Amino acid sequence: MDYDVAIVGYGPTGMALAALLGQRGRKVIVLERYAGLYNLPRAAAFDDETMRTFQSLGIAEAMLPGTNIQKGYVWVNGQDEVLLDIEYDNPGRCGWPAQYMMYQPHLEDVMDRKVRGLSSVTLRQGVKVVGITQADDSVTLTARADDGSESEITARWLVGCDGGNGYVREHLDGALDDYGFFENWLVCDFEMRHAVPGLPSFRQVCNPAQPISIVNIGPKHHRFSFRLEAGADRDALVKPENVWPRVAAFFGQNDADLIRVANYTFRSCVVDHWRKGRVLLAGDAAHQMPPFLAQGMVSGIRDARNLAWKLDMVLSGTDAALLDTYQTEREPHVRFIIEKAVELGKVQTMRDPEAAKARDARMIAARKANQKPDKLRYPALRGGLIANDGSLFPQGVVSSPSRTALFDDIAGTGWLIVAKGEDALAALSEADRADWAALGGSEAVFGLSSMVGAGDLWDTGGVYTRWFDETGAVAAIIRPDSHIYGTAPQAGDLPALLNTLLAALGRR
Ligand SMILES: O=C(O)/C=C/c1cccc(O)c1
Repeated sequence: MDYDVAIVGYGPTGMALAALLGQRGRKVIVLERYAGLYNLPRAAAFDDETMRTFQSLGIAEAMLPGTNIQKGYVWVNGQDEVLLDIEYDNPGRCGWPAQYMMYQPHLEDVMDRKVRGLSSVTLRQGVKVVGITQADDSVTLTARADDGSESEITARWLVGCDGGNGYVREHLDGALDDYGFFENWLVCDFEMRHAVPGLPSFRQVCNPAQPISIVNIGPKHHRFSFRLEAGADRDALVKPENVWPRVAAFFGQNDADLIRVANYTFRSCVVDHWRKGRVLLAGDAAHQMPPFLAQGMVSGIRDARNLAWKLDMVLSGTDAALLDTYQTEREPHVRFIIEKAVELGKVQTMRDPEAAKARDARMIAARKANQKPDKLRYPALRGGLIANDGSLFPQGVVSSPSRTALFDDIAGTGWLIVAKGEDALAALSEADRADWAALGGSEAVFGLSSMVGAGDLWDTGGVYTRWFDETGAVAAIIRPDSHIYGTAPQAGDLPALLNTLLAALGRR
């Protein structure tokens, strides 16, 4: 066997998966058909959950020079009246600002450096996968190099992160559930020569005559996207001389360089099966969504985070059925986001002037009445390897005897029991503790309501006092991807919760 895992595709999903597996010491090969990194922006933003994944890889700080914190989310109408103005949380649930606007080549550079620094990961760029055959205990890929030479690579598992038109999705031959939301947009990216006064960092211009999205994409770049009519002359529209007049109200050629113009069709679809035998799909290979919530890239990184520890456990001997929990957990989450993004996109890009007028009147009246829109919360994971919770365990600032830092940096990101005082662990037997240790589990014990039996962790930022109060739990089991497997309302409930987990993992 050459490798534990072969990854096809070296975009953000493939990079994240390679880094997460490589960090666990897994022998990984990544095959990418392009010879170098793409080097042009595609995604515009990422969220605090993604930053937490970068934190687990030790690359969160390195991302910052390519980002700007996004303070809010704003819609205006054709008359520049504000329809919607939402402030993003800072910090968000994962301990970082809720949204970062980013320059994707910077993000990919940082991830690429991380991957190249991992001795168990091999990266082969400029090779195309042209064959996949599965056996009972392995999968063999045929890779064709630029010079036409072919080689065979054998791995225990293969993950296709090669996008919506990639070879691996085609090989799996799944049916596509298409939401039927196709839109054509002209996406224009600029490198700014200097700061331009009055240039909004973020605006969705809901003008029925011409919907526009204005998005800062990192410290030196800006994106303008224009919704196109069905019969638009695409060849003419992408010509720079036709792009500049579109942004003339904001800046001109002395202020910025046009670095990319793409005619892009937003798609919204989900593949029906994400695993066939030893082959899995992740990122755009499994699902595609329009950009209205900026969740496309981050959904792929969520896939990688969900899959990495499961592959790691299966490679260590856990039953491969664990990998079926991947789609069970991720698909409803992704569908929720796709459906929200489509719904939002339809309202934002209304073309009927009368319907748009009614929308504006409704939204302006709501603002005047001080009715704030509900903050969008993504759903907890359900089914799969979840007992009774599935939401993301929050991250805040905590203190140990030796330092004050974000929770994951102190408690780690393996299997974890979080407890409100030592008493919450009192019902665990010696056998429970031994089986938990054999799983690689550890404990984080707070002293919140009592100093008697307090652990060595203090809730410096106040996040966990609130969390224990709100959930009514005294303990919780947290998975390696920071999702809550389950909570125990009483100390006496913890052994049963642990038993359910260990049984599900075939350890009891
Ligand atoms: O490109 C778009 O249309 C939207 C991007 C977007 C949406 C929400 C938050 C962001 O930071 C970017």
